[in-house]
Amino acid sequence: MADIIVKNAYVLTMDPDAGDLKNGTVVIEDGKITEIGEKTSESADTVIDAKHSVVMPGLVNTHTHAAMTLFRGYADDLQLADWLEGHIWPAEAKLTADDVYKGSLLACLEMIRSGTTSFADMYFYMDETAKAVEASGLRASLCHGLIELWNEEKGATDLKEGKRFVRAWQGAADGRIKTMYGPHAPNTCSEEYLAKVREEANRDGAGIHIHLLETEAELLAMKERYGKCSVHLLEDIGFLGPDVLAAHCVWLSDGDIEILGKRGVNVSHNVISNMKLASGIAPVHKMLEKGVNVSLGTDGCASNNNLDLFEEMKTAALLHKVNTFSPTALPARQVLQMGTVNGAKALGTETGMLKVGMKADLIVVDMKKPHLTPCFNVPSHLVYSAKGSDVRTTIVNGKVLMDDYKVLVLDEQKVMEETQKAAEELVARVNA
Ligand SMILES: CSC[C@H]1O[C@@H](n2cnc3c(O)ncnc32)[C@H](O)[C@@H]1O
Ligand SMILES: [Zn+2]
Repeated sequence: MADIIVKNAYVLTMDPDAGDLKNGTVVIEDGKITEIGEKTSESADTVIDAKHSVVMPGLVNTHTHAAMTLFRGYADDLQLADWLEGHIWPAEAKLTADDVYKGSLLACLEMIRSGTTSFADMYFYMDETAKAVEASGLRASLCHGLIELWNEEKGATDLKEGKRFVRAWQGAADGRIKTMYGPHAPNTCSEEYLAKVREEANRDGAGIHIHLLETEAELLAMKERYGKCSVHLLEDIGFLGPDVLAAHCVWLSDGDIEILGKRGVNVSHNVISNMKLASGIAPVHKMLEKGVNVSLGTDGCASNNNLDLFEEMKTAALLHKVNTFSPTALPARQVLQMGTVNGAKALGTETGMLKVGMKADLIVVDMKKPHLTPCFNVPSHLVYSAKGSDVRTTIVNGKVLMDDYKVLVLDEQKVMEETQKAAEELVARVNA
């Protein structure tokens, strides 16, 4: 007997070797997909009737700072340097571990509701984010953020904590948690420090998550300091590889794109954050042309201001069409691939596709809505018309986290009330 059967669904597999099923069934056992077909002879403990719905792989958010839900709407309409150094960092200096737990739990709740089944996160007090992931049932790749700022003592303390975190949580929560190293950016960490982080990551077999060429200011600062841009610096110290997840990558030259492609670096495109902070437009079409694995991220809620990857997919598709004057740029299926398959590749998880043997991370999207009627083309609807709030069921590792719009794993009211209170108290401490 299987654990879960999802039946009567449009099955969007995202598997390049298999097509979609207009009316199909997905069978789940022991956390994995065991069968996909038109019908099944299996029976199951839980049967989900997905009539008028699409079942698809869960979305993968490859760059966020979950606890920053606490700063949703806190410092809007500012340039990155002013936003970060003038507002966010002073507020983060007053954060407590408990704040990070509450902010992260709220983020998990928002992600479950909007169809994200795994995410990559870099922040402080990461034990708390890991505990929130454990409690919520989501999957995540987590790292403690390392901001050396040319202060040797701070760098060493951060790296020690980063290493402790990597070793403490690798494979935790039934394998749903992976750990990485998280040097903040090439303009906030020295060349020597970045080389040291690379060494430690090699020693632990862990990947590296870093912000990379997000702003023109970073590019200019790097050229002035080193006479070369961030990508060339990282290439020269042997930092780049397929275990690197680079967020943003807005200010890339064609030569940088060649290097990222050659080294198999994974790029998280955070289109809404880049637009809101006016950082620029990442050359996504060029990266895809050169075979770079580009996925999607929201960044934190202080620069987005939500964690809805459906919004991210639509915005990415639209921005790159207008930017290239080509309505055929980033078509719906390619954007869906960035949100699922490419994200899973970036995090190194056996997810992102509905395929027998893959981990059962999937979502059911309700298509019986006014804004989704009529429906001629399911992938187009998912990218251009659907919203995170159309997700009715979320399953991770074969466990139902939300069933027909009811979140089963968290007390939703309590999470919202407690985070609201924590955020108010935090802001009061900042303003005191
Ligand atoms: C080292 S922990 C993460 C650190 O990064 C800050 N942050 C959030 N969003 C961005 C962004 O878009 N660019 C650079 N840094 C960002 C966050 O506030 C933490 O301090
Ligand atoms: Zn970020």
